[in-house]
Amino acid sequence: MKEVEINLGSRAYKIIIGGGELERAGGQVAGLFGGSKALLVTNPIVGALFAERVTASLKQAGIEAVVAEIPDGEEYKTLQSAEMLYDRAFSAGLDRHCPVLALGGGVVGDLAGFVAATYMRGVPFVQLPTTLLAQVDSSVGGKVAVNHPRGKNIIGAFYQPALVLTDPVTLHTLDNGEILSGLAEVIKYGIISDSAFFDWLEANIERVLALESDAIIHVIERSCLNKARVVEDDETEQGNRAILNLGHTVGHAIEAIAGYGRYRHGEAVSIGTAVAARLAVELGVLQASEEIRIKNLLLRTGLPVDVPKDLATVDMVRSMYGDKKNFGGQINYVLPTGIGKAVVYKNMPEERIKLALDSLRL
Ligand SMILES: NC(=O)c1ccc[n+]([C@@H]2O[C@H](COP(=O)([O-])OP(=O)(O)OC[C@H]3O[C@@H](n4cnc5c(N)ncnc54)[C@H](O)[C@@H]3O)[C@@H](O)[C@H]2O)c1
Ligand SMILES: O=C(O)C(=O)C[C@@H](O)[C@H](O)[C@H](O)COP(=O)(O)O
Ligand SMILES: [Zn+2]
Repeated sequence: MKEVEINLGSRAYKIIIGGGELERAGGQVAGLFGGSKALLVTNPIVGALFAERVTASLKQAGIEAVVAEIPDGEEYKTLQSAEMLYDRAFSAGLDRHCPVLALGGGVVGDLAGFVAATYMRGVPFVQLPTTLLAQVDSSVGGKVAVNHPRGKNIIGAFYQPALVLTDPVTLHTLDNGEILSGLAEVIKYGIISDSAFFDWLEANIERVLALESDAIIHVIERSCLNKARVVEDDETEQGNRAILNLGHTVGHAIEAIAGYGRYRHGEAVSIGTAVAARLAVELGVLQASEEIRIKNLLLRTGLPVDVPKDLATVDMVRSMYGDKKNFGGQINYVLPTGIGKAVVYKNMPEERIKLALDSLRL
């Protein structure tokens, strides 16, 4: 079992990583909050696989689980789904001491976290992430949100969980495409802040893809440590936290204009990372050899690096103007400046983005 601490003063919490954590959820939750009821948010796929072991553990600890399933898919990370969850919580008589538990991937985690942040002005929140992406990224750091048709995560909050229980055993039922999607965020940490981890990924990516237990646990722990250090310094993204957004300016534009659910989040981020590396070389802040290393690792992992032909450059750039990193109508852009280093480049000229997008068309 591994533990990563997120040091955020009164909002500090632990990420506990180990086989069997779902079965131990009841004891952990009871120890933190007391209370007799909890809202367990999941979806039909994850619920069928894992809800029973969580509800049984809660029951043993004297907590009744009120299970609420939202339909599966990014297209359900909406205010309408949140409203359904508020209804369920209210009808079940949940008060502001009853925790919300998110059992699933990033969609369930972001949505359940948004509900936890807003139901009765905030109730305790616990993440039980079951995808690689959620275990290495979305369950950590407190960004919770729902999508708007015109932009990803446009309606949201910063709301930290009180605990993250990560069971890597859950990854064995996950589709391979979802593993790759999570690896896009993993590679991101190597690029933005951890060159030794990037080197390790280059040497061990086959072991990771084969889900070798020690390699996967290393990936989860090292990713969480990297994210924790960035979030501790800048919890609400006033500055450097934005480096966690490498690849997301283009990634979010792809997700929004293709229609939520057509591209997995990590696939879109991978394409966005390739575009960011291209732009960085064009601007002279990244060496061409480093761009090649970044692209090669993404390709060896099995991730896409080409901009889809059917998504028009003009539509993508229009969507980027709605990005949350922007200021005063100007596009701020995360660029890698080496392996293990990144900056937020202010006021990126639109023409440069268009050229980079067009040079990476399929
Ligand atoms: N809050 C953050 O900091 C943050 C960070 C990164 C991504 N995100 C968000 O996370 C979302 C993407 O999350 P995701 O990649 O986990 O996608 P997801 O939640 O849609 O899960 C992917 C698929 O895997 C299924 N699934 C989940 N666990 C499973 C398991 N153990 N076995 C079998 N199937 C399982 C789900 O039902 C779904 O079909 C996006 O909305 C993205 O914006 C948020
Ligand atoms: O935690 C962060 O900060 C991130 O940027 C992590 C991203 O991987 C994640 O996709 C996040 O939800 C994007 O945030 P947004 O502010 O661009 O919506
Ligand atoms: Zn992301």
